[in-house]
Amino acid sequence: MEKKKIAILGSTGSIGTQALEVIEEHADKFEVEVLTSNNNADLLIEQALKFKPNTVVIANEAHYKKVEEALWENDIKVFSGTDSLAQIVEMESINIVLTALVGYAGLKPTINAINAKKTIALANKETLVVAGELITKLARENGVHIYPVDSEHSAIFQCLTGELLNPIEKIYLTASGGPFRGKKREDLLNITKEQALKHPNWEMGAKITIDSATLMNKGLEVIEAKWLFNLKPEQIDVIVHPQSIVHSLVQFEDGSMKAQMGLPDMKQPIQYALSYPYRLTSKSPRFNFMDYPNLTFEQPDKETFKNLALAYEAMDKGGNLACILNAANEVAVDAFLKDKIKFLDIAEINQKCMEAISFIKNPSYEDYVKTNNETRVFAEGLVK
Ligand SMILES: NC(=O)C1=CN([C@@H]2O[C@H](COP(=O)(O)OP(=O)(O)OC[C@H]3O[C@@H](n4cnc5c(N)ncnc54)[C@H](OP(=O)(O)O)[C@@H]3O)[C@@H](O)[C@H]2O)C=CC1
Ligand SMILES: CC(=O)[C@@H](O)[C@H](O)COP(=O)(O)O
Ligand SMILES: [Mn+2]
Repeated sequence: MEKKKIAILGSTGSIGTQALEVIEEHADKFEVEVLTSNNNADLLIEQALKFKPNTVVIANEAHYKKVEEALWENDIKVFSGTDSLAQIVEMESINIVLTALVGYAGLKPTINAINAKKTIALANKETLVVAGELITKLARENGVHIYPVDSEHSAIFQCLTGELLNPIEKIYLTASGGPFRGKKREDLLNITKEQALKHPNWEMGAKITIDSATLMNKGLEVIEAKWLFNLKPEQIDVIVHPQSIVHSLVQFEDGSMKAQMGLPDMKQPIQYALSYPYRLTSKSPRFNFMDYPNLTFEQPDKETFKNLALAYEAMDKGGNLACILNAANEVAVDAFLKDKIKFLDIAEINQKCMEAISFIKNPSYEDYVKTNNETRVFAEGLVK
C-alpha cells in the first residue's frame, strides 16, 4: 500500500517529536513530507537530516540562512516565515497534516490545509477553540476528515467506532486535576513556574502544562469536543481522574458507557489518528491493573480553578468569545512563564478580557484575526 505522506507542523515540539517516533516505528506506512518549527533550527535540521522530508519551514525568518546552509546539499527545500508555514500545507504530495504547533498560530495553516482537502490530524486544540464553527463548516464543505490527536478526544473518537447510528447522550472528559488538585485559592497565591510545570502524569510542552495546572486545558478541551463531536454544552461533562488512565468516556442513550484506557502515552492517539481506520502495533508499555488498585473520580473545583468556568461561559455564549478567551490566555500564560504575573492572575486577565473586548455573534475569519489581535493588545496592557 502507498505510504501516507505526512506534514508535521511543529515537528520540534512534544507532539511533533513523538509523532516522528511513531513514523519511524512504522516506516513502511508513513513518510515525512514536511517538517516545521518556530525557532528551534538545530532540532529541525537534525530531524530533516534523519527523515529527509521534501521541505522544511522555519517560521522565524532569522534562522532561514542557518537551516538553508545545513540542508542545501540534501536536496531539501527550505522556506521561512509565517506565510510559508501557512502555504506549505497546500503541497500536492501531502496526504495528512498533523497540526502539532501550539496556539492561535495553527489557525491559518489549518484553514489552508482544509481548503487543499488534506486530512487533518489535529493536536492544535486552540484552532478549534478559536474558530470551531468556521473550521468544521469548511471541513464539511471540502469533505475533509479531522481526526483528534488530543488524548481525551481520541478516546471519545475510539469509543465512537462502530456506533455511527447510536446518538451520544453525554461525554465525560477526564482531567488529572493538575499539580494543584485539591488546593484552594489561598494555597495558590505564590505558586512558582517550576511548581506549575510539574504535571503529575504527562510530559508536555510548557503552555499546555500551565493550562493543565489552571484547568484551562480542560476548558479548551470542552470547547474542542463540542466542535469535534457536534455536541450541546450540556452533553459535555468534566470528571477529575487523578491517575489519567481512563482517557474519557461516552454515555449512550441506553445508559451504557464506553471508556478508552491506557497508560498516559501520547504516541497511541497520535498513531491512531495517522493510521485511522486501522490500528497498528505498538511496543509501548501496557497498562497493568495491579499497578493501579484504585482508579478514582471526583468533581472539578470550578470555584478555585475559574478558567474551566470561563470556558463553559465562552462555549455557551459562542461567537468570538472563545477567541477572546484563547488570546487572553496565551498572553497570560506567556507572562506567567516569564515571571511577569502570578498564577492566579491568569484567570483574572482572562475574565477581564472576556468582559472588555467587543462581542461578535457571527464572526468571519477576519473578525477572528481582529479579535485575536485586539485581545492580545488589551491583555498585554493588563500584564504591564
Ligand atoms: N504535548 C502533549 O502531550 C499534548 C499537546 N496537545 C496540543 O498539541 C499542540 C502542541 O503542543 P506541544 O507539542 O506540547 O507544544 P510544544 O511547545 O512542545 O511544541 C510546539 C511546536 O510548535 C512550534 N511553534 C510554537 N509557536 C509557533 C508559532 N508561533 N508558529 C509556528 N510554530 C510554532 C514549536 O517550534 P519551536 O520548537 O521552534 O518552538 C514546536 O515545534 C498544542 O496545541 C497542545 O495543546 C494536546 C494534547 C497533548
Ligand atoms: C495528554 C493530553 O491530552 C493532555 O491534554 C492532558 O490530558 C493534560 O492533562 P489534564 O487532564 O491535567 O488537563
Ligand atoms: Mn488532552
